[in-house]
Amino acid sequence: MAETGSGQTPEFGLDDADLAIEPTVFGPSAFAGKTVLISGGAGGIGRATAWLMARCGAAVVLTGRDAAKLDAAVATLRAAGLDASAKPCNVRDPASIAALHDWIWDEVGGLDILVNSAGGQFPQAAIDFSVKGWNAVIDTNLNGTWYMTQEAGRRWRDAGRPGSIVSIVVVTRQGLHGVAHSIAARSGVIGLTQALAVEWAPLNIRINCVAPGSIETPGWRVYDPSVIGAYPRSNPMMRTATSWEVAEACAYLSGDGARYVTGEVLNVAGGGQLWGETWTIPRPDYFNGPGRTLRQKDETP
Ligand SMILES: CCC/C=C/C(=O)SCCNC(=O)CCNC(=O)[C@H](O)C(C)(C)COP(=O)([O-])OP(=O)([O-])OC[C@H]1O[C@@H](n2cnc3c(N)ncnc32)[C@H](O)[C@@H]1OP(=O)([O-])[O-]
Ligand SMILES: NC(=O)C1=CN([C@@H]2O[C@H](COP(=O)(O)OP(=O)(O)OC[C@H]3O[C@@H](n4cnc5c(N)ncnc54)[C@H](OP(=O)(O)O)[C@@H]3O)[C@@H](O)[C@H]2O)C=CC1
Repeated sequence: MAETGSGQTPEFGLDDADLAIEPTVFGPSAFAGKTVLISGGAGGIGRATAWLMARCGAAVVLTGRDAAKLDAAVATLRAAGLDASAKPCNVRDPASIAALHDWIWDEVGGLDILVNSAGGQFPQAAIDFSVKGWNAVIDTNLNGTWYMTQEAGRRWRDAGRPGSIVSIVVVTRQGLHGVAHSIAARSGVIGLTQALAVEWAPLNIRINCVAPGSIETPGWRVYDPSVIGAYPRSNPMMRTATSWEVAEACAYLSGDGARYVTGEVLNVAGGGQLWGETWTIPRPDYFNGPGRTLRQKDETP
């Protein structure tokens, strides 16, 4: 594996050298003339989405909190001849989002697509969540996604331009355990997306979600190796996936191929939304037991 734009080989997932050559179903001008803003753009899924859309002709704008990480990612994209730029922003901070959009509309020439990939959580049994920890996850994933979405929507409305938004969430209804704060936040994003799909249809703004399953990215650093080892068995395809496989879903939903699609959640989870389980904390012994028949129901498990 080659060096990444950050100058390091990631512990998990594809690096920039991989992303430069991964094959794609999209043509080289599928996003020509489009400007795409990607939050979390120097992270795993965001970075793959940036490479894919830039390779398909887009001008990509990356954002995130870490300026050095963003600059390094942009340098690698530009070295491959692609149109990339970056400006740091904290999605929890509406003022920094407004400044980012001022810059995009004044200096870059406007926006066509927003991909909300900034996000994350820490694994912990919900009963132990601190107020600060809960608020950090809700603020990043629910409030941050909303602030970014609202700012993009207002700018498109004011400019009389159409827009398209894809928000990365998680599979909320089956089998992802130990991140209840994130399930709550992402369920909020899904509800928001469905509400906005209707409210913003008159503005010619489409909005959808992508729900990834087990995707190998640097974000996995917060999980213990003992739980990561089980991730290939978290879905009926019995494998983990790459950030590129999520990027292609983002490209489909945000692009013209999905022009009649809004308010949807596309699971990119190998069927994990139907079968399998993903523990981000050690699986409690309770679930390793044999269970009880009706005859045994009064016995302790
Ligand atoms: C396949 C599996 C599914 C994968 C899904 C993915 O999404 S993978 C990829 C996704 N990528 C990621 O998930 C990226 C990695 N995740 C993160 O960066 C953070 O979880 C974040 C999203 C909350 C950022 O919040 P932040 O910038 O504010 O960071 P901060 O460090 O300052 O924490 C604030 C507070 O949260 C609390 N707290 C934090 N950690 C723990 C813990 N381990 N234990 C307990 N509590 C914890 C604590 O209260 C802390 O404050 P304190 O007590 O220290 O004063
Ligand atoms: N990988 C997986 O298996 C799965 C991932 N997901 C979700 O996909 C999304 C992308 O995750 P992934 O690429 O794997 O993880 P990464 O941790 O690699 O990327 C997340 C990026 O979000 C940015 N970010 C975090 N907080 C903020 C903030 N407050 N403001 C701006 N940027 C922020 C970080 O950049 P910086 O530190 O520079 O701010 C980071 O680069 C996340 O929402 C994640 O939860 C969902 C299901 C599975």
